[in-house]
Amino acid sequence: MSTSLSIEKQVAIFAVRRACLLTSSVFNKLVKNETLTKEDKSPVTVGDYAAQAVVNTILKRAFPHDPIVGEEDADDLKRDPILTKRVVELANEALQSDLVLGEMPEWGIGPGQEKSTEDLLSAIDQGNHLGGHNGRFWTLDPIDGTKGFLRGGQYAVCLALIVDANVKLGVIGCPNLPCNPSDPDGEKGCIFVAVHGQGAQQMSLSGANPTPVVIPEIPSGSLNFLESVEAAHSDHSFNERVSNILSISRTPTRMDSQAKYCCLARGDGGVYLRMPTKAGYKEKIWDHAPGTVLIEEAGGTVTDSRGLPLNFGLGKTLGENYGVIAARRDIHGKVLDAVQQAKAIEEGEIDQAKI
Ligand SMILES: Nc1ncnc2c1ncn2[C@@H]1O[C@H](COP(=O)(O)O)[C@@H](O)[C@H]1OP(=O)(O)O
Ligand SMILES: [Mg+2]
Ligand SMILES: [Mg+2]
Ligand SMILES: [Mg+2]
Repeated sequence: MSTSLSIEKQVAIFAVRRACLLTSSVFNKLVKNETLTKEDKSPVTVGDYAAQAVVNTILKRAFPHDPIVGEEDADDLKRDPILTKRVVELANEALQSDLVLGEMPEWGIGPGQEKSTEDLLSAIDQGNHLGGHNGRFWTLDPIDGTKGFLRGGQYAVCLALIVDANVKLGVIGCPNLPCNPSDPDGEKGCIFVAVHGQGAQQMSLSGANPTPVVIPEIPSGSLNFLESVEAAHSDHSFNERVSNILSISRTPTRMDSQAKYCCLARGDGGVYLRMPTKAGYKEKIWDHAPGTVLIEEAGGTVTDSRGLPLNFGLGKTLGENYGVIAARRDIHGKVLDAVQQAKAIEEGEIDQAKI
């Protein structure tokens, strides 16, 4: 591993880019029976499986010794020969498209690199690492925000490299996100990249125009919350209470996926707040690792509601769920205080009338 992670960064960008092109093209062709429902009732589409097959194929060729913690496995898919055939078609199409400058055929990509069904199912299952505190591994969410993807909204292809529980590199591809927030109808599709200690960048899906990303100062009157569309994923009424404590009057921006972290990183919204809606759900490392390094490198802080950093060394999950708060470094403390005050009110420790 080079200390600058320049090779890892390039490979991760190319892998995420190919997966983004795949998911954008599959969306337009997706038909209803190309989606399965997982045991936890969440949806998974041929796009999720094919994107995981593509990214894992590239990672395993470029870094054969690196384990991968991926969201999906191929168990349900293997029981459905029609969906399997579709995933193989989609993954091969994405892997075999022409090489762009910097891509290497040794990564298993480019014309003529057709993979068998067995190769691709096994590539999906190579995301079976369990994570943990020691060593180096990748974590992948091939489509983060599958519900957003299905409704034509925001979703993201998310990849991170974790070394000894620290997130060293994060790449988030957002095929539906406008490149320029002040031109929402303009070009869509951008990739956000952050390397620990080296800053953050945004570039177009083609890799063009890489520009540094730094969270701008936002006057407190103009702050707003970035929150999930799904009311089951984060507690909207809690966010409203925190907004009131902070005298935030702007309505929250609701958006699926880690695109929220990307918007926060470029100042397109001021606070990411995700508090659990019910006991029992544990946040997954692939849902927060790329977003965390992006925010930290763009000048922000990410903690749970106790003010502690997220722990990426516990396995596939972040452990007991204390929520997630992300904001620019200088306002994070203020938001954390407001969250703790709102929690205390909720728990009945403070009489609301006294504050
Ligand atoms: N009860 C829940 N609480 C928090 N996050 C959840 C919950 N159920 C699913 N998720 C995850 O939230 C992520 C999307 O978040 P957002 O609401 O910010 O778009 C998905 O990765 C989804 O996981 P999954 O992929 O397993 O469905
Ligand atoms: Mg996800
Ligand atoms: Mg997913
Ligand atoms: Mg999912």
